[in-house]
Amino acid sequence: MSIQMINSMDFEEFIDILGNIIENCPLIAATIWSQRPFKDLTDLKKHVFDFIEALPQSDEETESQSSWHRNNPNKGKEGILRCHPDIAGREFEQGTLTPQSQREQREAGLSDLSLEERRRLGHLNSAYKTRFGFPFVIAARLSDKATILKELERRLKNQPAQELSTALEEVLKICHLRLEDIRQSLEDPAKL
Ligand SMILES: NC(=O)N[C@H]1NC(=O)NC1=O
Repeated sequence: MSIQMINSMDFEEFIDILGNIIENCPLIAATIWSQRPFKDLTDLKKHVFDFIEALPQSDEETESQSSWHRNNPNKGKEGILRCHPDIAGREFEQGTLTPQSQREQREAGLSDLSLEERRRLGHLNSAYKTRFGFPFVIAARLSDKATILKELERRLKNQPAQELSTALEEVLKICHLRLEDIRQSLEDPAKL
């Protein structure tokens, strides 16, 4: 059973396998490691969700708390979103994303953008970042390039508080899919 394998992992192995269940936020896996044993994957996910839920909305809110927070500008719910790469951004084109992210964006068909789609996505991505202060995040594997463009256009009109919560829901969907992959690879190592 994968949950028993996960519960018995030492810290290094846990980070090696689960460190990127939230994109570029190994701190979250590092924190929940000490909360083992997990009953099952749903329980593990709950620890991840509770960690994110307990964060303040933005970095700024933590300013008065401690110098540690001041020196770690990616803290806060918005900080989690800022750890995500742009959809179909330069890093994706250069193949320098995390393996999970590269695969998710490829599977959504983002390697096959026309010049016009690339231009539109670039324009909408920067408008979104200017409006909300973090990049547009969507669970790419549950989508395709046409839907991603439509969603980006639609969500750009959201109010900031509503958009923060929509974007975090997408982060949790990505986490769920990544954990499913890990479960499958632990049960069938050939899939690793
Ligand atoms: N910006 C953004 O949505 N990035 C991502 N989405 C996804 O499914 N994987 C990602 O890295």
